[in-house]
Amino acid sequence: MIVAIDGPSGTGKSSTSRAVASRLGLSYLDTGAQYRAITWWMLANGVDVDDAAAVADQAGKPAIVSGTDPAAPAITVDGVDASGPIRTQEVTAAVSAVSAVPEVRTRMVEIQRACAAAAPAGIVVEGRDIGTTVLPDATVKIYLTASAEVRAARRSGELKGAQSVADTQAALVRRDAADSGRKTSPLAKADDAVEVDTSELTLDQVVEQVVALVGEKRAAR
Ligand SMILES: Nc1ncnc2c1ncn2[C@@H]1O[C@H](COP(=O)(O)OP(=O)(O)OP(=O)(O)O)[C@@H](O)[C@H]1O
Ligand SMILES: Nc1ccn([C@H]2C[C@H](O)[C@@H](COP(=O)(O)O)O2)c(=O)n1
Repeated sequence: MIVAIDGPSGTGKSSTSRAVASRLGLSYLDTGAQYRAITWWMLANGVDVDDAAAVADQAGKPAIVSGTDPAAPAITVDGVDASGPIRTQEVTAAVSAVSAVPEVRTRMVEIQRACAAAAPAGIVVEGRDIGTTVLPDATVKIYLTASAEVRAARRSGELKGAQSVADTQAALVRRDAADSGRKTSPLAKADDAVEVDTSELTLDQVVEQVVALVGEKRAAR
């Protein structure tokens, strides 16, 4: 059972994926955390993240390991816990440039497919290109959306006023444009993905919809 959950920033991919994985006894993989981890490593090692050739040259160096327990998502870089540092504004501002580099994507996709293959009961994998590129044969594909206003309000709640809602919204929209506009496996809905607009739904309602879709697929097999 492979569940692919894609969509723009702040649509609820992580919250939904973790809850669905917990409910169904599946593993969970946050691929955005992996792109953040390699970005953090590039910044920490003085690599110019706007120089695609320099990023490509270093892409094979960091060892990135993701935990797949939905109750305790974990990520290490060269054996160091990176779960805090990958969430800084500095990393968020640089991650789209690093993740657009084809050599970075090749490396991450390899790690992601290995995680999925190793999951004992199946896995929920969230990202931007899971249904289109990483796991095109996923059993269930979901594409989450929500209005930019709703996403910015949700994110601002998390940031506790560190950034205005307008600035948060502008940053989300900028990141989505970069992620959708890159050449290599851009953010996109797979043709066979089910689109769920979460703007007017609670997290529980979204989780129920995804669990129901998985149940339908299981019953049909
Ligand atoms: N349906 C929902 N209703 C209300 N709030 C939600 C809903 N889904 C998620 N949230 C909240 O919105 C915020 C963003 O959710 P989450 O981190 O899951 O999104 P994401 O798509 O994984 O974001 P990113 O792509 O930036 O990692 C969180 O604070 C989360 O609690
Ligand atoms: N499959 C993926 C997952 C993520 N990215 C890039 C693009 C995002 O802006 C960034 C951070 O992801 P988030 O933590 O916000 O989910 O990582 C990607 O290119 N492909």
